[in-house]
Parts: sequence; structure tokens; C-alpha cells
Amino acid sequence: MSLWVDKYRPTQLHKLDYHHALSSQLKRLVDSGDFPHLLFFGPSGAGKKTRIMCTLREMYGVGVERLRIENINIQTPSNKKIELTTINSNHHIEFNPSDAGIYDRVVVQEVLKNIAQMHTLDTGSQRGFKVVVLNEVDKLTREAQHSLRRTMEKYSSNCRLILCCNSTGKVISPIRSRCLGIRVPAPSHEEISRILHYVCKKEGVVLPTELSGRIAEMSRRNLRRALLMVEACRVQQHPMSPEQSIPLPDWEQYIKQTADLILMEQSPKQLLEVRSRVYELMAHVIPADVIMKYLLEELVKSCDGSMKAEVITAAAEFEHRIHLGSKPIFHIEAFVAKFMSMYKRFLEEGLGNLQDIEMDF
Ligand SMILES: Nc1ncnc2c1ncn2[C@@H]1O[C@H](COP(=O)(O)OP(=O)(O)OP(=O)(O)O)[C@@H](O)[C@H]1O
Repeated sequence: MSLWVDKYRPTQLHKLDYHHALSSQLKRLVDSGDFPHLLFFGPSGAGKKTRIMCTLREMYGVGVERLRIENINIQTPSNKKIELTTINSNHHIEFNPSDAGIYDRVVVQEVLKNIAQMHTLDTGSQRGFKVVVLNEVDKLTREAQHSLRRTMEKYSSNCRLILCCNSTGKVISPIRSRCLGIRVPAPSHEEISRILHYVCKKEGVVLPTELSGRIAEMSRRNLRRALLMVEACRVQQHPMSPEQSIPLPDWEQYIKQTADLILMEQSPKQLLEVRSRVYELMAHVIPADVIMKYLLEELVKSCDGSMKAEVITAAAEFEHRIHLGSKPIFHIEAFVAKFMSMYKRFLEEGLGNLQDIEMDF
């Protein structure tokens, strides 16, 4: 039994429920027989991956849906062995080069070279090129991005890249200028609601309009999140009611509780406790920037105007360091320590002011 997010993921361009103009644009691109390198960008859960797979399906037919997982072993110049997981069909290969951490450059170079030189990948198809889908290109180091740019030029005769990322801000301009940018905006609340109703109807369950509206709102316009939420609501209560509570994912509740701990006590002991919780989250593959974002959102709720600005500036600084360094936990912890000291000062000043007022009386 699969989750609704997987079960109802459209597989063909004409079946995509929103951004119809974008779907027809992609169809025209495929019909033209050839296409440039593509760069899909947009917020999480907007449907980038779904559109990429639909485009491949349009190009190669159902063959692209027969996927297999493969592990590739790569040796770095310093003789370190790296294992990388790829998802392949007979027509394309997909992987996430930033999984290799600081060795992402080697991975990009080696894997693309092997693919471009391999002539068996695309036997049944009439197309003269192979497609490589690279995820999270915005998380690649600068070196890896420059290497990617060179590889793009070198193998452009027999290899097309489809790059996917959340924001192009962290993608170097030589890559951006060599790709056709395809922006996939987040679906609107109405579009999300409509899809939720469609899925529930298919499942034979009644979804109250008020509940679908609340889920769309709480999903932050992330369709995956919305579909997971509606399925969680269905499991929690059947039939669903308009006023039922919407369960948050476990990891989100865990971050919320971590923020509560930070606000409750600011001490080295508490910092140690927070560290082990952040480790726990990372062990469950919650990305460091997501932990930072959600933690920040919870923490600023308890800050006043001027402190809010200070905390957000500090968070931006530490988030930037996460991308520069190789151990995100250090920077998350450093941010928590900084927040604790700011918050303690804020509480003490508040207490001081209160005492002054009492003295005046
Ligand atoms: N046009 C659509 N109609 C209905 N459901 C869709 C559509 N596009 C996407 N979905 C659903 O939304 C979910 C999220 O989409 P997808 O994985 O493509 O997002 P994404 O933008 O690649 O997200 P991320 O950046 O987080 O990987 C999918 O699992 C799918 O079920």
C-alpha cells in the first residue's frame, strides 16, 4: 500500500493539475525533438520532480518508469572510496551529487564522464542523447558547479542535463546561462484544496471544505505536505470533521519541543540536551537548513520587535556558515548558544525594567 503522495502523483504532462501553460511549454519542447539543458527551480513540494518525470515519460514512454537503484563506487584522487546511489531507467540516470559532501566535484566529473562515454544507456530510443537528472544543484560546492559547467560543454553533443533546485541564487551564473530555466511556482491554496478533494474522492472519503482550506493554509503551499497531512487526518479520524486537529509530522513536533527547551532554560546543560536532539533530527535525515528554519520560526515567536531582527540576522549568518562548512551541527549549535545568550539578556533587561517600575512606586 503506497502513500497518497505516491499513489496520485501524475505521470503524464497532460494529467498535471496546475500550471497548464508550463505543461504545454514542456510538451512543445519535447515535440521539437531536442532540447537544451534544463534548470527546474521552485520551492519544495511545488511539483518539480513530478514535472521532470512527466517530461521524461513524454520523451521515452513508459520505459522511464521502470526504475532500478544502483550503487556506484568512485575513488577520489586521495584514494578515498565514495559510494553513490543512483536511480536509473534505460533512458536516464538520476542522482544527488551533494550526497558526496566535499567530494561532490569528483562525483560530478566521474559519473558524467562515464555516462557520456557509455553507449548502451539509450539503446531503444531514437534520441541521440542521454538524460542525466541532478538534484539539489544549489547545494553543490562552487568547485563542483564549475566542474559541472565544464562537463556540460564537453558532453553537450550526447548528454542533456536536467538540473533541479529550490533556488537559483546559489547556482553560479555560467550554469544558469547555459540552461533553459523552468520556474515551477508553488501551487495556490485553491489549487491545493482542489487536488486534496480530488484525491479524497478517489479514495471514497468525504473531505469537509473547511478542513481542506485549513490544510492548504498549514501546508505552506507545499503539495506534498498537504497530501501527507490529509492522509494523516484520515488515519486520525474517520469520517473527517471540519474542526478536527491537523497532526504535524513527528520531526516538526520534535523541533517545536526543542525550541521550547531553549526558551525554558539557557545554560550549558540545556545546550548539551539541544545538541543531542539536533543529532537525532539529523540522524533522521532532516536537512540542516530545515532544522534552522523551523527552529528560528518557533524561537522568534517569543521575541519582541528589536530582538526579532537581531535573532534573524544571527540565524542568516549561521545558515550561511552551514553552507560553507562541512559539519552543520557546529553551526546550528553555535546559533542556539548565541540565541540563548541573547534571550537571557532580553529576559534580564525585562526583569530590570520591572524592578525599576516597582521602585518608582
Ligand atoms: N500536478 C500535480 N497534480 C497532482 N499532484 C501533484 C502534482 N504535482 C505534484 N504533485 C504531488 O505533489 C508531491 C510533491 O511533488 P514533487 O515531489 O514533484 O515536488 P518537488 O517540487 O520536486 O519537491 P522537492 O523540492 O521537495 O523535492 C508529489 O508527491 C505528487 O504527489
